[in-house]
Amino acid sequence: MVVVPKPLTSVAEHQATVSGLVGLMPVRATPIAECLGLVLAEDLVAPIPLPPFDNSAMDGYAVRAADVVAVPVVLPVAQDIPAGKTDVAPLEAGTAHRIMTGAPLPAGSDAVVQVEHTDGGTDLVELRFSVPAGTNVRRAADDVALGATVLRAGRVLGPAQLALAGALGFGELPVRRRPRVLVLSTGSELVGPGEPLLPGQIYESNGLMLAAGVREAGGEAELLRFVPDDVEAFHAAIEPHLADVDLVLTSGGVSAGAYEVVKDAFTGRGVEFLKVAMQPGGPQGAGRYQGVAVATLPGNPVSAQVSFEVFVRPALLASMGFAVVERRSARARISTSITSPAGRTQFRRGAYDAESGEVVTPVGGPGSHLLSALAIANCLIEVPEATTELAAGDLVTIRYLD
Ligand SMILES: Nc1nc2c(c(=O)[nH]1)N[C@H]1C(S)=C(S)[C@@H](COP(=O)(O)OP(=O)(O)OC[C@H]3O[C@@H](n4cnc5c(N)ncnc54)[C@H](O)[C@@H]3O)O[C@H]1N2
Ligand code: MOO
Repeated sequence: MVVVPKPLTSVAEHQATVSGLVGLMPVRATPIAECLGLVLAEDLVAPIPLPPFDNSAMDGYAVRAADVVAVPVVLPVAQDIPAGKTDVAPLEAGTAHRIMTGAPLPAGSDAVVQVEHTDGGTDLVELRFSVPAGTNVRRAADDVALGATVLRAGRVLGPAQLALAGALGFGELPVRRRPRVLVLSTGSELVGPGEPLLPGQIYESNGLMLAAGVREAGGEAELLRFVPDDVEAFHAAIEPHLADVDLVLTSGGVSAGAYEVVKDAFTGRGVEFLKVAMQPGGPQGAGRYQGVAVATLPGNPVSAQVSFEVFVRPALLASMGFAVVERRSARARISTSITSPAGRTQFRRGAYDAESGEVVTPVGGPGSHLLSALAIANCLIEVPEATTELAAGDLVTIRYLD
């Protein structure tokens, strides 16, 4: 019998598959303190102007500019106006009100003399400098007009955007919620920290890495690190979580071995297993199990992390409404020659320093078990499918990992 190998799936095609499976998260009115890093789902319209009222830009004395033309001049201090005072009496001609930064300007005043330009008096004050009308006054709405669109849908909410929304009085914001991801590790060889390492065993690391990657991308991760290598036990472990998650993300157990629990548990149940034209990260799986999106990543640690970067991270970001889902990239000159398998996009780990002449240096070899090289790399070097050799000095695309 002649076995005709299935053609490899392109990186772009599998990216589209995983993103399509995860889809878009629903929009929720979310407490503003929980919105950092999320994407605004609707335009934000100002329900009040900013500042909401005319107020003082300085600690000093609210006056009529016309009363301080000839200086020095002594005026009675008729009122004290700390910030937050809500019942401010109008200013009578020929008087001053002591006023603090941010406090409402009394009706009738049109300027503030800063305290340093006075004797600081509390009953009477000597004003030593004249001020034109408008001096040290922050006018209502000079920042934001009532009804203005201050942030557009699609804007990522950072500290400044949250401050603006908070200043406008919003308690909740419409954002797409964080995707919830169940991260699973399988493998009889895996043990936890603190346990003795018997011959043939290794400490579990992929689950930690992938859960951290999910959280770094803005998602929520639930981590099951030691799911048994047994189909029934695997189903029993994930069953209670399926109603609460948007994606089941596994690593390991998908290649050609005799004990491939992930493959066995999902085959014929909505998940397709395939080979993608990339290295590392060739063996992939994707589909829906009981209605929930599933992405199965290969078990070698570097393969799992590169697969996460290329397929899962963009899908999670897209699901939250990010317009830009790719990492920053740059062109760089590679410092040494490397080879790459024909017909596969190779992602090598690199150290890139833009300040030292835009040179990228491969760290570690191509082996997908080389976790220490991954841990010190700051980028992936992307070698296109058609390229099998690069000479020192050749231009390559790098994708930042931070
Ligand atoms: N005959 C073939 N063998 C392999 C092929 C192939 O095409 N034919 N593909 C190779 C490639 S490429 C990869 S990648 C791996 C993928 O294998 P699996 O996804 O089935 O992963 P495992 O066999 O379960 O594990 C691979 C490797 O990674 C370690 N591992 C797994 N999970 C964890 C974890 N949670 N923490 C730390 N390390 C983990 C595991 O111990 C193995 O060393 O298959 C190749 N083989
Ligand atoms: O594709 Mo495997 O993911 O090279 O190590």
